[in-house]
Amino acid sequence: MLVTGEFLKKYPEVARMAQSKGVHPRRVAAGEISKIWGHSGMAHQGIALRVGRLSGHDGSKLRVEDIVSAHLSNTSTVVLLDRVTDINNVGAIVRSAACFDVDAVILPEHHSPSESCVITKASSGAADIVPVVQVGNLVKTMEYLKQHGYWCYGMDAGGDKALHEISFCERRAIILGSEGKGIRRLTREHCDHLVKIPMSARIDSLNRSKRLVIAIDGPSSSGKGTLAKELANVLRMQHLDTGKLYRVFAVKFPHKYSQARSHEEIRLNTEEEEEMLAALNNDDPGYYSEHVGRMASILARNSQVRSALLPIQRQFVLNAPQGAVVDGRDIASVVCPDADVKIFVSAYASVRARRRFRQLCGSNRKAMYKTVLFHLLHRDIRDTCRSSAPLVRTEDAIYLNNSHMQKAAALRELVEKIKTFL
Ligand SMILES: Nc1ncnc2c1ncn2[C@@H]1O[C@H](COP(=O)(O)OP(=O)(O)O)[C@@H](O)[C@H]1O
Ligand SMILES: Nc1ccn([C@@H]2O[C@H](COP(=O)(O)OP(=O)(O)O)[C@@H](O)[C@H]2O)c(=O)n1
Repeated sequence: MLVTGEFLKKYPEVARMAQSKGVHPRRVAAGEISKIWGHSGMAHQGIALRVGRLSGHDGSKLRVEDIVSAHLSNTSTVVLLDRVTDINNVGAIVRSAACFDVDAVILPEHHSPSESCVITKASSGAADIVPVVQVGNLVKTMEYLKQHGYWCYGMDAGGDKALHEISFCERRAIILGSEGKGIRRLTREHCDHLVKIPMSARIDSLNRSKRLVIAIDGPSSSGKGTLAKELANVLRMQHLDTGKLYRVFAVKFPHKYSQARSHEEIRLNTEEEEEMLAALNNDDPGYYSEHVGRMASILARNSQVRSALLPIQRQFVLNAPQGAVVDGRDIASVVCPDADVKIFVSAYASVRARRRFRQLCGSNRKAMYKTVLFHLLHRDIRDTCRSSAPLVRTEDAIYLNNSHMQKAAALRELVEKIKTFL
């Protein structure tokens, strides 16, 4: 067992359990675990364990014939991937296949990631549940499947039937195409049906499994939270409002902040972290008050507070199966520096103050425009001038000044830009 120091610090009980079973964890740097995958971009959680073969995996290569003969008299679903090259996409498809009781995922030997620990990792272990079978020729495999009673359904944006109009036969092969090009011509010609998934008019090509991380930063009341929530909705991803996390911390753990002011390290145990994550779904208006916002903005200057909240944010992103839209101040620069898409949302201070003023009036809180503007400018100064993770616009971020845009127009513009990353 290889573990990183950070993992050991966070989960000492795992080391104790391993030792009680005669396994002695060896402490290594995170990079050493990355090397095992042979894939530098692969995220891991700081632990790797060498295991024997799972029962039922005898080491010989599975063949399509084995899958077909194991399901001769039953309903059967197999998924064929036509040159899906991104390992994370293959992993996500195998994971979904495990949820939908698929009998096998079949991919061509060439032009696909080879089955290895990388697929197992990318599928979060689902490759141990659903057999991944490699074949020499996909079209011949489709012909073989047809001879054994399977109907072939190709998923294609230009398909003649919508998914809900199809009544699937009991034995079916679902064919998914590659990331950019879709299903190849010959494969398409061998499908019995081409099926499309109708999309929302707002986004007409949703990549079925590409996991995306979208980082959105911007000053107070620029509209980043509104855009982040809408984007997550349109792209069916999870949304993390990191400002809310700072607000929750300010409400729940003010005593820890006093400790941090004397430069003591802040520790949050697993229960406290879970309490914070649960509060993210709590819409109690108390969290959104100006007073709590101000407290959050003051304690967010403290580097101990930021260090304590950083792993919670990163873990949230790691755990989001379809990826996440994360909004805040230091997302592109600190929390997710490797995000696939980085966005910086801004608007003039007077516009932002007017928006916040309207928001406060709408929620029946007493507000004066001048006071709102005053607090907002102070918040801008605290956010941009603090030494720890200040608000910055990174060079690779898409810039959107939405001062003169309605919410829907701003969203449409971002969706258009993001489409190029899908
Ligand atoms: N383009 C826009 N036009 C008008 N009002 C907006 C726009 N974008 C956001 N708002 C409103 O401004 C307020 C602050 O937006 P919010 O998304 O919470 O900002 P942030 O997350 O950047 O602090 C909300 O009441 C929101 O409905
Ligand atoms: N990633 C983040 C998110 C919020 N914050 C701070 O936390 C405060 C509350 O976040 P918010 O997004 O709810 O606040 P406002 O948009 O109301 O300013 C902000 O004023 C920031 O100072 C931060 O420092 N870093």
